[in-house]
Amino acid sequence: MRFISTRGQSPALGFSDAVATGLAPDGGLFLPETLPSFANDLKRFEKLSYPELCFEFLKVFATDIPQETLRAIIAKSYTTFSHPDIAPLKQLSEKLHVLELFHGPTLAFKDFALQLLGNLYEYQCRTRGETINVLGATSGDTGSAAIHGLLGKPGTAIFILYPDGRTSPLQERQMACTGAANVFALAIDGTFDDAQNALKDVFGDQDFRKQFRLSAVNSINLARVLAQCVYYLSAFLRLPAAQREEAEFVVPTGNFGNVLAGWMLQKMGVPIRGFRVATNQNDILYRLFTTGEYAVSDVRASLAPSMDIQVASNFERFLYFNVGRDGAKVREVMQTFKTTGRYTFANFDKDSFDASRCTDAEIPGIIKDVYRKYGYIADPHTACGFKDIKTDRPSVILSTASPAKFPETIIKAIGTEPTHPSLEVLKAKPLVKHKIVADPATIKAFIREHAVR
Ligand SMILES: Cc1ncc(COP(=O)(O)O)c(C=O)c1O
Ligand SMILES: N[C@@H](CCOP(=O)(O)O)C(=O)O
Repeated sequence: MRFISTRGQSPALGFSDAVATGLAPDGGLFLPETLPSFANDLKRFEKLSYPELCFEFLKVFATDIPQETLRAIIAKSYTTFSHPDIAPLKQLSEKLHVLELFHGPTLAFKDFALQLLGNLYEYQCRTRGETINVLGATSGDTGSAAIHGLLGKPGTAIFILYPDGRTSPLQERQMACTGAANVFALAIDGTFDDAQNALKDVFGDQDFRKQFRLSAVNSINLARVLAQCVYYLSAFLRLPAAQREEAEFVVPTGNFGNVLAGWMLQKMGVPIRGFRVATNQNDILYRLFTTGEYAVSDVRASLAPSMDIQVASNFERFLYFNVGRDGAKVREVMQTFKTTGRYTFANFDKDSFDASRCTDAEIPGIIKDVYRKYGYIADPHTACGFKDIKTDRPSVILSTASPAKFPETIIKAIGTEPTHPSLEVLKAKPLVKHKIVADPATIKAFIREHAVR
């Protein structure tokens, strides 16, 4: 299968090249040239284990990787998960389900794609005899998951930009206490949006990119989105048959990568009823889906820090489908948005989407309520999904992180400290971070000095 850019000005690439490239050279995001349909495969998929399901799904896209190699890469990627179901679906009441996505090594949903991406990079380094330098931006979870996907992988170095003081302390420790020589935690003054902007500028320098074989671990990388489709498919197949086509998937949302994966799966013939985009107080996507206006405002630090994002990268992929797959129109909208900070949409696929927003004032109360009603501890991001939950129709709330990553908020809400052994170990380790200005020239200079060659 070939992959094309949303901006229509880069040549189509095969899977491995699109993954290695990350952001398309024209600044767009890669998407499959055509979306396959899985509508007739669902019965066959029902009995598969998570890794087998992932293989059956990804083999349709990763056609340039020998199938047995792909199968082995996938199997290896999910051995690091601590739950036998990998993505367990827990039923809290007759119609309310939670899809737990935090049983990977860094206790957040990012592990699903980033364990796999780390192993894909390793495979590429080995087969192409090349090194790879990875650059990412994080509001907390992508950074740690990407680092743990690449930890100890020869031929790789990883540079992660994050907003200093705006992640949870344990998220920072997951990035900055690895002791690994190929890991660089780069703390910037500013927000996640500042980090993501600087990152896109660095990727915009084609010569630099080529020279250092720079690749992306954020959900601008198409492998991230495709790997994330699989847990929607798994949850859909595990729902009681009578609820499957009725259930709404409720997705705590920031950069729009998670919910986009579910929506793309729906476009590939899996009859998911719809999605709720659940934002925190950084509510640009809530405003978009309720008013049609996409208008940026300031990023405000919140109790759900990984969702402290305004400009959502993956919105561009959604846009592409909504403007008739017209790269010129995507360029026009993105340019208008870049220069004015807003764009008003006349029409787009609002039918599949509902939206909710949850303020900091509400999060502790929701955690307390959910605990009282269901005995379930939701992390602050997942708590945003529990806002406005409808009990008259089936819902699947995506639980995107372990509460143990955010003990301060959980203690405040229910008086209990959630812990996890992997996080306890980190508390005694030395923290190594590099303070850096979030401007492209400084970041490039840092990479030049520390890159693997
Ligand atoms: C715990 C958690 N929940 C939700 C999100 C939002 O996901 P997305 O950015 O894919 O919308 C993130 C970060 O992306 C996260 O780390
Ligand atoms: N919430 C994310 C922000 C980056 O999103 P990504 O899905 O594009 O990597 C984080 O935790 O870093």
